[in-house]
Amino acid sequence: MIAVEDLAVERGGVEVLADVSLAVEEGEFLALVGPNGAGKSTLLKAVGGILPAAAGRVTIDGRDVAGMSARETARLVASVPQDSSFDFDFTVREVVEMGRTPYRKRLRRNPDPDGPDRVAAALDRTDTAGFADRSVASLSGGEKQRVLLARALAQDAPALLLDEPTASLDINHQVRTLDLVAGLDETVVAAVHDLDLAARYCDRVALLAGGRLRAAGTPAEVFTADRLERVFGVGVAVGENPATGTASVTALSDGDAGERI
Ligand SMILES: Nc1ncnc2c1ncn2[C@@H]1O[C@H](COP(=O)(O)OP(=O)(O)OP(=O)(O)O)[C@@H](O)[C@H]1O
Repeated sequence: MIAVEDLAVERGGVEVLADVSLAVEEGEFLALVGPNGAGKSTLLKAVGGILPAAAGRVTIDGRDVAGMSARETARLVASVPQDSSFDFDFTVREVVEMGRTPYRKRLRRNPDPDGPDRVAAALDRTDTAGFADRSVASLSGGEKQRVLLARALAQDAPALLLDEPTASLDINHQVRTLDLVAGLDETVVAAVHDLDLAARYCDRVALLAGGRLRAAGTPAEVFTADRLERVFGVGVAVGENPATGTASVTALSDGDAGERI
């Protein structure tokens, strides 16, 4: 379980997140939504122990992330950042194997007996096994994103933090990835821009704007046209996707004459 209590985070000397309190239950899939610059990535980094809290605290399974070593944190939480570049020319398999680093003991003969199975399963589940021996540098943006998810899955941590996990994915891999993530036993927090996908796949959503939490609840509770218009500063129509039965959110441009539901 992830608990965020009265959290404030500063970046470049500016408070970019303030008074955020949020609890994510074990096994829950929570989406962080909100406009550009709202603080979604900042919150993910604070939960993952990458950015320190200026006030308040984050605990995972009751343990404060502030006091943990990198190795301890990596066993509790796996992060997929928004943009990753690789400085060296690793193969896909080598990158996924890096997810096992927190379990390797350097002086043991068989340092990580579960590693090969975990890596193979992660490659398989993310549809990346077919290019496991290729260099990551040669992959497309969406392929690379799936490899980073595979690395996080191989890490076998009870909590997963994903920053826009479907941003570069085609529609097939968007639903495959979210089907996979929604079916995980792990607790997942993901920054998601696509509100329709958030409504379809996530148990709850947390709406951030201006560094503050504006609403949290089920997608149906949070995604009201009034609230989304206020927060995003654009006309919004909220309807129901006829294929999935979940919320469908459309931003309206000045030229749209459509009825606001
Ligand atoms: N290193 C930094 N120094 C100063 N300000 C920063 C720094 N990094 C981020 N910020 C600011 O913090 C605020 C929150 O940024 P953050 O990246 O968390 O937003 P976000 O909700 O993830 O946005 P997006 O949807 O555009 O990815 C923004 O105003 C951003 O400009």
